[in-house]
Amino acid sequence: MDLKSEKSRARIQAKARRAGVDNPRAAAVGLIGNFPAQEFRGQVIGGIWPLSSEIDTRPLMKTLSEAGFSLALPCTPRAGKPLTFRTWQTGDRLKAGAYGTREPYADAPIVEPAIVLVPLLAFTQSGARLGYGGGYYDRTLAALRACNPAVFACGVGYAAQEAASLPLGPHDARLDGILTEQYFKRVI
Ligand SMILES: Nc1nc2c(c(=O)[nH]1)N(C=O)[C@@H](CNc1ccc(C(=O)N[C@@H](CCC(=O)O)C(=O)O)cc1)CN2
Ligand SMILES: Nc1ncnc2c1ncn2[C@@H]1O[C@H](COP(=O)(O)OP(=O)(O)OP(=O)(O)O)[C@@H](O)[C@H]1O
Repeated sequence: MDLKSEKSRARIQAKARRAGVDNPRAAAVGLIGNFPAQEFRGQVIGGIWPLSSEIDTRPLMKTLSEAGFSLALPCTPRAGKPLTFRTWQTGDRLKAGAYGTREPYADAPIVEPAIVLVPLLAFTQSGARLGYGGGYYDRTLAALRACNPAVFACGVGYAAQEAASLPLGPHDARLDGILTEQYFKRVI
């Protein structure tokens, strides 16, 4: 099977696993306790405003914002271009973006996060990731890492989104860590 078909098949399996999660509210709170906030203090964190049945990252972002962390959220350009990040604090208004996303208004300054929370459909323990197929995070991490090789890509999802292996192409960006409702792990 070619890579595109293998990825489509893996996406269908991953969506089914994610939709079967029991207690999404408890999981959202679990992210707060597992996030290694002290290690990341002082760095801009690129956050996630969740879509559909993704794990709810809003309680984590509210907690970080109230604790004084600098946060940003992605703005989605047309297909084929990397995301840009604009500053955001809890309570700031958001506008509708592409694919049902919510994003900061254009008057919020653009920043380059050093820590990027990365949404995913599936991940492996070795840092492979499957997204929706837009290639947005692959392009964005490549662009950010070209300027700052120390950028830390932290995949965020339910522990149940782990896959034993995933089909990978040449552009697929690796995760440096994984945050779930059960653990935070650095990829070694
Ligand atoms: N929460 C979140 N924000 C994000 C992303 C993401 O995956 N999750 N993105 C990641 O690139 C970017 C937006 N790009 C996207 C590209 C495609 C689809 C997409 O195909 N969505 C499916 C819905 C899937 C579902 O129901 O879970 C669709 O529209 O069919 C979504 C976002 C930036 N912001
Ligand atoms: N850095 C890049 N430069 C050029 N093309 C890229 C780059 N990254 C990804 N692509 C292309 O984008 C398309 C979608 O990539 P892929 O299927 O890996 O998306 P994904 O990682 O699942 O989605 P996303 O990152 O948006 O969540 C592919 O055709 C891929 O070749």
